[in-house]
Amino acid sequence: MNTPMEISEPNPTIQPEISTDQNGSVPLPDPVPVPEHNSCPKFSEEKFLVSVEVCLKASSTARAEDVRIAVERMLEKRSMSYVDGPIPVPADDPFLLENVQKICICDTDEWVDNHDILLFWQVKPVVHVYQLSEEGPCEESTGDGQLSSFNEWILPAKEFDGMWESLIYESGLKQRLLHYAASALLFTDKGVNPFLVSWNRIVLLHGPPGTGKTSLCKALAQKLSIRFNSRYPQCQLVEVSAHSLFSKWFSESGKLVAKLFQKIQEMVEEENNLVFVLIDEVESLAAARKAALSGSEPSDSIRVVNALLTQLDKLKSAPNVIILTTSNITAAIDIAFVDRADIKAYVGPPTLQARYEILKSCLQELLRAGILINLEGSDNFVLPNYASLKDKLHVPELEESVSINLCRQLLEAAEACEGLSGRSLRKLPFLAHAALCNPYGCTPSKFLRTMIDTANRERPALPE
Ligand SMILES: Nc1ncnc2c1ncn2[C@@H]1O[C@H](COP(=O)(O)OP(=O)(O)OP(=O)(O)O)[C@@H](O)[C@H]1O
Repeated sequence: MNTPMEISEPNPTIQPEISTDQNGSVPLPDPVPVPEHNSCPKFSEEKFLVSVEVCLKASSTARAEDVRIAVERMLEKRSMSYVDGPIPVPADDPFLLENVQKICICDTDEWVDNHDILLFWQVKPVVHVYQLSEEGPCEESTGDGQLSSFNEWILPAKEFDGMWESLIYESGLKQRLLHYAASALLFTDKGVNPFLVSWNRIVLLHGPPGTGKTSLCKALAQKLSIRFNSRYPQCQLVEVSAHSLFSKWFSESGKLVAKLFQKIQEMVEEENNLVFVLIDEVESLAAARKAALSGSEPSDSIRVVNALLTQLDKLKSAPNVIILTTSNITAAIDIAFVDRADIKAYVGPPTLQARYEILKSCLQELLRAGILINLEGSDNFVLPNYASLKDKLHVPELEESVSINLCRQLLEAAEACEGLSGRSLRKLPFLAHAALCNPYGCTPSKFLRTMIDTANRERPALPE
């Protein structure tokens, strides 16, 4: 059995097994994270490869290649700095205006410190063109009124648009996951001999409830479907609820597993198809096995768990599958399934910095939607991020602006939310709004005061 790689920050239960450099930091792979257009990363020593994602309009029928060339040309003409976020579609380019919904620069933060910016001459943009699928989930029902056993999406899906950006973690967790999955796909695609170099395509995210594990799996699948779309023009995500596989009628469960994997196998046989299988709450497999052993469940259940594990082992050998799993169990995870996972990451509750950034994004969204009224009058009012707070908060009191006062309040709110999960944090602004005496035309400052009160009041019992 391979030794799993722990790619999260150290946590009390599982020690990282990845090597560190002399400074004790985890070395990142060489700066070649993004596949080139032929899905093969190209080393560029002088320049940083920066991903530029271009989303086509739903109505567009333009060839992705033509759009890519047009965007590359547009970027070449501009002497711009590269920071994460959208850039406007040029008004003087009718072709791009007609076909492109948005252009987004991604992941520059992994190359620069928070205060630096990348200038155009330091960057080689890697343009990825994609169109969102609007089909929605295709639910597979069991036909007898029970829970469906799986959902299926065509990726990249409209539902998952913006999910990656909305998930905020410190210490580059998202980037490391993306690098590992991208490397695994590249090794497979290049036919690296697994007996000589061993790797795997099973990812396990574990941690307390509401920390965004399921969302992170879906967002990762979406990202990879965009980054690898020239190698894999079709991409699907199959979400399996481990719970629903263990139906009351265990004799049915065996059939469900067989049906599910037959379907996945068919998808995988198409070599241009990239398939993600997401299994939530894998610990329920262990629970079913344990219950069967103690005699409190029919022994059928152990057969179902074993069938599932066998099927997963079979699937593992297919080059175009990535298996994503989540578990809420943070302590000793010792189920047979987990041993199979190669990439394990602990996803914990948000730290102060992440809480600040999550609440900041909530506040910005309420300002954008006009729920809060910005007294500074600017349409593009942007609050500073956590990293630049230190400098901002040290200005003399006389020079203090409305935005600096807001930062202080936001920081206070983030401190008041210690111990809350990301899910609870994203609910807090709604609860605060409902608690306002006058919910119309509230200022951000008044809103933040209410949010701090709400956090203090609700913290012990905030629903997950
Ligand atoms: N770190 C985070 N940054 C931003 N949003 C977050 C974060 N963590 C959780 N959320 C929010 O919480 C929601 C719920 O997360 P999700 O269901 O993926 O968590 P989970 O860990 O899988 O929970 P569970 O284990 O209970 O199923 C997300 O859609 C997101 O809005």
